Amino acid sequence: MIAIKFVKFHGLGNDFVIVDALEESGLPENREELPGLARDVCHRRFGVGADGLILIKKSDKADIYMQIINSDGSEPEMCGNGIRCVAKYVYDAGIVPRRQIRVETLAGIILPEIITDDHKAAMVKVDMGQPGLERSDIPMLGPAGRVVGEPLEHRGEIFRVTAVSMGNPHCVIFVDDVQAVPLYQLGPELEVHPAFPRKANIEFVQVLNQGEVIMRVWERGAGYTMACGTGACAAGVASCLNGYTGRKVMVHLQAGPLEIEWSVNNHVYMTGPARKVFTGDYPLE
Ligand SMILES: N[C@H](CCC[C@H](N)C(=O)O)C(=O)O
Repeated sequence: MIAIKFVKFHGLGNDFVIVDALEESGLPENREELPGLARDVCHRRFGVGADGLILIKKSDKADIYMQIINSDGSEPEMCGNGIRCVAKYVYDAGIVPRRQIRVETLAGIILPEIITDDHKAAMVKVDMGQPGLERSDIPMLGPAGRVVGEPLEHRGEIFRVTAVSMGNPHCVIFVDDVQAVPLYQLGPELEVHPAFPRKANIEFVQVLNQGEVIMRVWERGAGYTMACGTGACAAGVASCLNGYTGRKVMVHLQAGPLEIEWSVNNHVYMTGPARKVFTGDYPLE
């Protein structure tokens, strides 16, 4: 029986099955089979259970290539919580013998750095690159320019949205009380709003003060998750763009905060935890 060795990680409860595909891993040769494998592995009852499947592969441009597949089988450009977990994995495994790691992704070369580390958990700071703020960057339909507090009509209701790309599309909506948002109704509806030709991650954000916000998220291709790293970056950038906070924002999620800084060099830095949970073998029929 062929089995795939995996390591289970999470970043503030956003959890991933990570497969080291640098050597023989039992993964299907045919890339077309990966979406189905991701759906099976990520299934909370019939599989291991995760928000996404992450494959670590060879890169000729960086230390490694990170391929992320959402639990619905779709392949996004980037994953912030996931890249912190990948950094910890490759550092612990000695695959990359230094704390500054270069990771090739569909969103470009992303730079995580291990800040502190013990055998189960690490704090990782990631240079997430520059945010995309033009409609064409998101992508989002409508006239050229930025989307900052713009009206978006949905079922007769007008939402004021701010759109940010972190390689993947984010739609940030500021609310008075995140707990009062009907996330399981609005999330899936706005995820597939026609204004977003490649769908969107939907973040609801409540501003606490000039340096802190609370975020709840409905992720494209994964649905409700406890945290979203690229989403927290988008929330930090959007909070600053709207004048609600400065450039440094503590984004509070259910299991803890992510520190976001949209630096004056236009790069977004995200600092947060990566925790190893267990290892296992996933049998292929
Ligand atoms: N669902 C996201 C990818 C995972 C992002 C999230 N888990 C993160 O930590 O950034 C998308 O389709 O764009």
